[in-house]
Amino acid sequence: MEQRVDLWSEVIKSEEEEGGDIPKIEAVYQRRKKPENKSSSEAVNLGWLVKGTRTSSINGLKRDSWARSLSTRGRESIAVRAYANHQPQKKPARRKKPAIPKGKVEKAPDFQKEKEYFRDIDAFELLEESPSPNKSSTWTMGEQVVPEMPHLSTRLEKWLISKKFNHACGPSSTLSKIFENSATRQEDSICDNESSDSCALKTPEKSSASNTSVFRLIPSCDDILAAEDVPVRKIKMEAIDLEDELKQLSLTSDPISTHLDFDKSVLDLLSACGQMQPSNFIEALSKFCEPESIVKIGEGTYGEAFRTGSSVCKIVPIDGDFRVNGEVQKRADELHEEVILSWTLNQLREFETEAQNSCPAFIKTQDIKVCQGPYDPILIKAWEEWDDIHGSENDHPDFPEKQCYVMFVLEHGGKDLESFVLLNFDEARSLLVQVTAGLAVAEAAFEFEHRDLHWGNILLSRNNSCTLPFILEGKQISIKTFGVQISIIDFTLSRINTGEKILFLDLTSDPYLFKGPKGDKQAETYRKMKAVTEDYWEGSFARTNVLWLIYLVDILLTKKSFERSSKNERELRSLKKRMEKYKSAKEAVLDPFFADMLMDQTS
Ligand SMILES: Nc1ncnc2c1ncn2[C@@H]1O[C@H](COP(=O)(O)OP(=O)(O)OP(=O)(O)O)[C@@H](O)[C@H]1O
Repeated sequence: MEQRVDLWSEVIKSEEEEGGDIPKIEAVYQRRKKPENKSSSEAVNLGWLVKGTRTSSINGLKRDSWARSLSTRGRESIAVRAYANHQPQKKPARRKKPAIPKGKVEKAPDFQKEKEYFRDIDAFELLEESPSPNKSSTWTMGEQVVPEMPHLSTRLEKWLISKKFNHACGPSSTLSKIFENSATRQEDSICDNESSDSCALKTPEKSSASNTSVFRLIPSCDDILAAEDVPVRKIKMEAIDLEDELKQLSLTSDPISTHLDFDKSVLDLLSACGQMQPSNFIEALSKFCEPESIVKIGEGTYGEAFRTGSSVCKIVPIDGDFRVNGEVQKRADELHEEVILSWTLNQLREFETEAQNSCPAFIKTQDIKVCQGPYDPILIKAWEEWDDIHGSENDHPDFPEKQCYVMFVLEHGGKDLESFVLLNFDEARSLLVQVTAGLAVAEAAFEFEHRDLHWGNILLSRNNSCTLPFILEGKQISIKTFGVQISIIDFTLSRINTGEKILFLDLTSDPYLFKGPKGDKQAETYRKMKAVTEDYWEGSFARTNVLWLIYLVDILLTKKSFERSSKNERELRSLKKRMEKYKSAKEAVLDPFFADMLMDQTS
């Protein structure tokens, strides 16, 4: 073992001399034209519920709802380019070599040392100690399936193991270069062999992953996209968490699974989360707080929400073949889309100088991880304590060894509108203006429609802020908060155009959603959405956002009590009336009701 560590010291020393770094992942993708043609899409079978309107399931478990029993639904996506144009796609151009920055001389890489090292280290039979793949398989990245590169993952694992013994060492850029080099040899053939569709289907997350040094196994096709004359947006992703990977590659314990155990959809999901394999639950959670301090704070049909320090971890079991809370578990590919959606919305929080659309209205996603294993006893304890006080509607979390989950690490957004106590009319109108402006910004940026903005999906918290910055189509605005800040959560039903894909949930085959009680504001809103979209859920209908704004005004008038005058109530009622004619949140935000809460910063 000593000898191996020494060998690695040599490799790393040579890297240090070269001054290598793991580059930060920065994916680039582009916005394209709005789709023109209708496209039929297949509904995928999955049961679901809406918070506050819970369903009695086939299993007859704890949840109930207005009439919603298990029904079919599935998240859908359409590649924007393919959607807009059904013509056969042109072959993508070959990936060009990036220009060498001025003032820098490109050195021809010399991997002789590393090659010798790998020859040596192979002789050490390290395979027996490391969880390396031992059969041929495929390695996937994004939509593409890349034949496994000989010895590559073995080497990566060896490298990670070596890192484990050399904590002080920096990242191996040389090793990364070997991977990139190997990948480059495959790039041309991949880009040649794949239709341009596969590039068009590349998601922001996938492209970000393809930009990491460790994951750079296939071409990102960024060059091809960048060549087109359309605005470019960027998604920043965290680099692959090497510490996590090291923990997974323990020499003393058997890892739960290697990537060979997973199908493509899970590998895509892992890739979007910057992982090579699922994390251990408690290790992932302990990054955010002392595990003993974890407290459950809420639950949905699919997710259990725990407070972990200043963050909230929403844990969603996936891909299991048994029901949870009476529902079929979500599939990895569905969650993959929610991951993309979350990261896409996160971009709105970037207030760069050239930003055209920004706002803090959507909950900040801090991290997303795939985990595996049964619920940790600490989580079970937190779950049971919450159950004792609130009486959970969910099943006790008993999961098998192989169970996978997606863990969304979110900013703590406060309490939902249902339970938040609004003090006065100013707080109520600040809530309205923030939601309206937030939706307007997301509409402008991504044709976003939330489609499920009931009072459980708007969180509120109090802080000392007076105003919040928004940018709508290049215009900088300050919005009065009266000390209350909102965060919109739960994008399960949302529709978004990421610029490469349209992500939406096809509600056509979910008849029960539209069968809620007559007169119930939430149920009526789903029915109004159906009328507006005519069941063409992939289409862009910003009016659905206005329907939820009208619902929100109704809720404030009928379900929330706060200090208000009859003049205030009249103002709310006339706002509601005027909203009937708006086609989008972008139009609604110009309503005179909001005028004195929006301060134009550009004039
Ligand atoms: N970022 C957050 N900050 C504070 N609380 C949160 C946060 N995210 C979720 N919660 C709490 O957890 C609950 C469940 O979250 P969420 O609605 O996202 O789950 P879900 O399973 O998607 O729900 P649904 O049943 O609507 O599909 C919320 O109602 C809220 O109380």
